[in-house]
Amino acid sequence: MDFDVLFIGSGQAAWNGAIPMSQAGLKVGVIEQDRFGGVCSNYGCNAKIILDRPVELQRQVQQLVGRGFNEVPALNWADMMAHKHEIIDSQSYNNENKLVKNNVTTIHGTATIVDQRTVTVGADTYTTDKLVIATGQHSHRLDIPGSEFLHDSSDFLDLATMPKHISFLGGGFVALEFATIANALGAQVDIIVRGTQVLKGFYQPYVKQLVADLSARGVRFFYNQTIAGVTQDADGLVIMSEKDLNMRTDYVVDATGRVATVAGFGLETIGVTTNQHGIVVDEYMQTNVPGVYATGDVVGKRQPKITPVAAYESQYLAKLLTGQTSAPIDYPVIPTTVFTSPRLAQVGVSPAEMTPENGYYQQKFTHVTDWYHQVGNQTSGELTLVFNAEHRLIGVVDLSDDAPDTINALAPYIELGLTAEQVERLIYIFPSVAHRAVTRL
Ligand SMILES: Cc1cc2nc3c(=O)[nH]c(=O)nc-3n(C[C@H](O)[C@H](O)[C@H](O)COP(=O)(O)OP(=O)(O)OC[C@H]3O[C@@H](n4cnc5c(N)ncnc54)[C@H](O)[C@@H]3O)c2cc1C
Ligand SMILES: NC(=O)c1ccc[n+]([C@@H]2O[C@H](COP(=O)([O-])OP(=O)(O)OC[C@H]3O[C@@H](n4cnc5c(N)ncnc54)[C@H](O)[C@@H]3O)[C@@H](O)[C@H]2O)c1
Repeated sequence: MDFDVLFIGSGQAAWNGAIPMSQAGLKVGVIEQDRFGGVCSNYGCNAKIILDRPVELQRQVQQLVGRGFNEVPALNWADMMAHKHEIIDSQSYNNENKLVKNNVTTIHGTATIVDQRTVTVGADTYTTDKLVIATGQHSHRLDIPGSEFLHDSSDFLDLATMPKHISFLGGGFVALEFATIANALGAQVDIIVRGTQVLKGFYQPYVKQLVADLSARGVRFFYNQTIAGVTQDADGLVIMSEKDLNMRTDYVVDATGRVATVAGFGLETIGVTTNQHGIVVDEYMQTNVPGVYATGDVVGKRQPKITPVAAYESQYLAKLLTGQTSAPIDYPVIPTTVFTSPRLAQVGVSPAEMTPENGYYQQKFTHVTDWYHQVGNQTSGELTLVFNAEHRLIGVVDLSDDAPDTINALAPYIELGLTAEQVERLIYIFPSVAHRAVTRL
């Protein structure tokens, strides 16, 4: 055998496991057809957060005009994009180098599975004892007339100039985060959704506040619009819905989700079972084909398709395949955030899940009157804590500039179920987001 473990894909779902496996003495290979490090590193989280940073800061300065700042600094997209390239362009090399330094064999090209122990890349054939499918997801593309005029998240994250008018189809993470960025850069922004809600997985009363905030800044929301097609003429693009929408725009981002990359590289040949969300795995991340595993975004489970989950699954697999555990995977509570301004973040049980039967109760705090949020003159936002009948914290949702830090501070209380004695042992820096968050308990 060439390898003990061979990964197809080099993203978070691969390298987080590949490195510890190799460090434990296994012969490990990673095949990548694009840039090493996958979507998060090259086309997702990292690029997005670099472009978002000036937007986030501008918003914070805006809130302090007349309270220390005289004016709001203008954003310069060309410089922001240059900064993105400065950081991201070397990521693929760095990611591959990290694998190489840890004795992981890196292979460039598209993998094709021949059988459950054999993979080809071009003219080369590799054999392996265990195969891990970590091929992630790719952008969904609406099947409509004019789909050739649609762009995806990677295109947006590489825009040389910000269009004057930009329209997002879909109301999920990508649409709301990128709309926030484009709006701050002065574009006219539309969010066009099929249903009646955006950010469906998030606590809707807070989503409504977020939508009101974006609307007040000029973002237009169009609901109940199923897109019929997009046409192009000399003046630009026109989006038409099956109902009454007929909108002229300059740039359209199809943000209608991402689909698991499961086709065209031999999964069918070996009979791996998939569902509508991706590859079906058991509680050991193994597919129905013995010795073939899957991790990360490509997995057909309900867990959020985000980087920390991909990393967690990959690290679990490393422990399993190096004999450090024989237990099934056990997911902790998983926080999620949408990086809008303000941020919306949540973890654990949502206030929407409270019923008289389960005895859950909530405590709400408005940030508008809270001294800590007044430091930055945050003009909106709320925090809700959810407790169970035994007064244990089981859920948090926060809408504020600091929401991810609030959630990071409180998630351990939910996951570890800390006792009063343990909590008393913890001292947090004062003043800080974490300190403010835990004093709410
Ligand atoms: C715009 C955007 C923003 C995001 N922002 C965040 C965020 O802020 N926070 C967060 O937690 N998550 C975020 N995510 C999600 C995060 O990027 C993913 O959850 C994460 O990248 C999943 O890692 P993965 O390793 O499972 O898959 P990927 O990173 O998609 O890696 C899969 C790799 O497999 C390769 N591949 C596929 N098929 C083959 C083949 N046959 N042969 C060889 N190679 C192959 C692909 O080229 C790819 O590099 C974002 C995603 C997007 C699109
Ligand atoms: N902050 C983060 O953690 C972050 C940021 C960006 C992306 N991501 C990851 O990337 C994934 C993709 O993000 P996304 O925003 O593209 O997807 P999403 O699943 O969050 O949202 C997709 C949107 O498109 C709509 N939609 C789906 N099919 C449609 C159709 N046929 N016609 C019209 N509308 C349709 C959905 O109702 C939803 O509003 C996310 O699920 C998440 O896993 C995470």
